[in-house]
Amino acid sequence: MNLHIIKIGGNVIDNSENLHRFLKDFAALDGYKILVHGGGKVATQLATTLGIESKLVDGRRITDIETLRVVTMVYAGLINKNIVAALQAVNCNAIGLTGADGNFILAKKRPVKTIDYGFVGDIDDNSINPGNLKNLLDAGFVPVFSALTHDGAGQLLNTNADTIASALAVALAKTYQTTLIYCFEKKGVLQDIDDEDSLIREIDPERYEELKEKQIINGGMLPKLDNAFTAIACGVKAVIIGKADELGLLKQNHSFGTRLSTRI
Ligand SMILES: Nc1ncnc2c1ncn2[C@@H]1O[C@H](COP(=O)(O)OP(=O)(O)OP(=O)(O)O)[C@@H](O)[C@H]1O
Repeated sequence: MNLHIIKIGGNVIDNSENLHRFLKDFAALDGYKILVHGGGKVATQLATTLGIESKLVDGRRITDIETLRVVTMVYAGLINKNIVAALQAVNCNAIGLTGADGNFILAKKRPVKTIDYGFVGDIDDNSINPGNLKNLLDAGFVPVFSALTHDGAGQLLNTNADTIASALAVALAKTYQTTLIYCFEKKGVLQDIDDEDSLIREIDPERYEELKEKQIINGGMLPKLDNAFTAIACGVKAVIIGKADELGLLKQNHSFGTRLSTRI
């Protein structure tokens, strides 16, 4: 059985028209599917309104207890429930979850080294508890995960959504023909970040090294590709990085986004 695990980036969530178009295409995909989302920008906006300063180091949010309250409200509440309601409106039986629900994703609070990230969770090979997740999929539900996990001792943890998506894909690849898709606002990995016509259709590890060296890819794209190559090495059938707006191409069997391959 095919399983699509799709992560949507913050810029997609921010644009209501794009989000709804994406959700319609997501709902139309055949087979089992899981959606993963973050929502950093909305969290920053709410934090500002509440007079809480947002601190980011290398794109990662420092999550003190007040910030954890904000991301819980925004990720697991506002964004997750709006996505679930929008999916229900297009006949997709979505169920909104954090990693704490059903004990699906256990994480460890990141240890303090040079930086104290606060209530940030790291996931490892044993974090995903796939048993009940399979039951949920078999029962016809479409899980929608926000970027929150728990430590098993009562503590919620803010956890990177890209990493959650790849960990879910790896854990479920043993059971399903799993495709992991990172959807964001661009057509995929671009040779020139300002030119949507410069899409790179396929990247193997050798090309990845070259693109890093030439600084053609940087920022958030680097951990995304690291996660993607890990997923492929661990048995995930395919990883695609593409534009949320174009997800419909996949259903029509058209070429979509950048595909990662292990071919050298
Ligand atoms: N060569 C490249 N092609 C496309 N995007 C690139 C490239 N190099 C760097 N990027 C950056 O990577 C970003 C996408 O990754 P990033 O994780 O930051 O965002 P996201 O997937 O929208 O996730 P989130 O909002 O959850 O953090 C793009 O917005 C773009 O600025």
